[in-house]
Amino acid sequence: MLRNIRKIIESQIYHIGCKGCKGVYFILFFHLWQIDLAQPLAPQGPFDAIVHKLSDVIVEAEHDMICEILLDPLPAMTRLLDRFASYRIMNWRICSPPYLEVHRASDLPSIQQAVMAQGLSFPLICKTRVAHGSLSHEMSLIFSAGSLADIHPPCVLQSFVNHGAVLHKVFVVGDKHFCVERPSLKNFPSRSGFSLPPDRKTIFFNSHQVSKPESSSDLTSTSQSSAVDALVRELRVQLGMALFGVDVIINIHTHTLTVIDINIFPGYEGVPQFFSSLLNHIESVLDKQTSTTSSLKTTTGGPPAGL
Ligand SMILES: Nc1ncnc2c1ncn2[C@@H]1O[C@H](COP(=O)(O)OP(=O)(O)OP(=O)(O)O)[C@@H](O)[C@H]1O
Ligand SMILES: O=P(O)(O)O[C@H]1[C@H](O)[C@H](O)[C@H](OP(=O)(O)O)[C@@H](OP(=O)(O)O)[C@@H]1O
Ligand SMILES: [Mg+2]
Repeated sequence: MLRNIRKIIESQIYHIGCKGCKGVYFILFFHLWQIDLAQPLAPQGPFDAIVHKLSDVIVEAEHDMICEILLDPLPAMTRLLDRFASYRIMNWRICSPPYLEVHRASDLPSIQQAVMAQGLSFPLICKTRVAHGSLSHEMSLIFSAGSLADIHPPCVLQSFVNHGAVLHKVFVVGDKHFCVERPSLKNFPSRSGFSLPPDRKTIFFNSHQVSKPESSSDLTSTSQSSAVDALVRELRVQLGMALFGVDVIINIHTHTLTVIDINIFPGYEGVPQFFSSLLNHIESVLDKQTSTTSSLKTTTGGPPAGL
C-alpha cells in the first residue's frame, strides 16, 4: 500500500516536473496539491513541505512563512538567478571555464583589455546576467576581439570549451542524482590573444534550441553526419550486414571519426524509432525477395508445372 502511494506521488512529482508546469505545490500527508497563487496562502495551509519553481517571481515576492520546510530555500535559489553569483560559486572549488563579469556597457577597448587581462580565449560564450526565465537563454558565440561590440551587458563572457558536442546533464534529487546525455554545441577552433585576424561573425542562439533532448541544430551537428553516412555505407557493404552497431569517437584535435568497435545486433537503447525501422527493413527485404522471385519467374518462363 505504502509502495503504491509512493508510486503515485512519484508519478505526480514527475508530472509537475514536465514542460510548462511551473508553480507551487505542497505535500500534505503524502497528498500533493497545487497551491492557487491567486489566493492567499494561509487559508490553503498548513503545509508540510512546499515544492516550488518560482524563479521568475521570488526576488520580489514577500512570503509569510506558513510552512517549516520549503524546497528549496529561497535565499539559496535566489543566488542561482544571478550568473555573477552562481559563477563565483562554480569558480571557487569546482573546475569551470574562466569568465569575466561585464557589469555595464563600456567602450570596446576597455572590454577587450579586461578579456585579455582575464586570460580568456576565443571563442567566448556570452550569457545574460539573469540566469533563469525566458530571456536568460539568449546567448552568443563571439569569435574575435572586434566582435565584443556585439555584447549586451550585464552579461558574463566565458571561454568556450571544446567538448565534442555532448552535454552530460546531472539531475539531482536529494541524495540521488541521474545523468543523461544531451546534444551540445560543437567544437570550434580556439585561439587566445588578439593576433589572429577576425574571421567569423558572432553567432546568436537560444540555449534551449541546442541542449534539449530533441534539439537538432547546425550548432550541435558535428558536421560528421555525412562522414557517418559514408562510414555506415562502407561497412554495410564490407560486412554484408544490416543490423549492427558501430562505436565511434571523435578525435577532439583532428575531429576525425574513429571506429573503436563493431557490434552484432546491439541493444538499440535510446533509439525510439528502432522497432518501426526494423519493420521497414524487414518489409524492404521481403519486397526485394518478392521482386527477385517474380523477375526470375519472368525470365525463366515461370515455375515448373510440377514434377
Ligand atoms: N563554456 C562553455 N563551453 C562550451 N559550451 C558551452 C559553455 N557554456 C555553455 N555551453 C553550451 O551552451 C549551452 C547553454 O549553456 P547554459 O547551460 O549556460 O545555458 P542555460 O540557458 O542556462 O541552460 P539551462 O537551460 O540548462 O538553464 C550548453 O548546453 C552548452 O551546449
Ligand atoms: O526558469 P527557466 O526557464 O530558466 O527554467 C529552465 C531551467 O533553467 C532549465 O533550463 C530547464 O531545462 P533542463 O535543464 O533541460 O531540464 C528548463 O526546463 P524545460 O523543461 O522548461 O525546458 C526550465 O524551464
Ligand atoms: Mg541555466
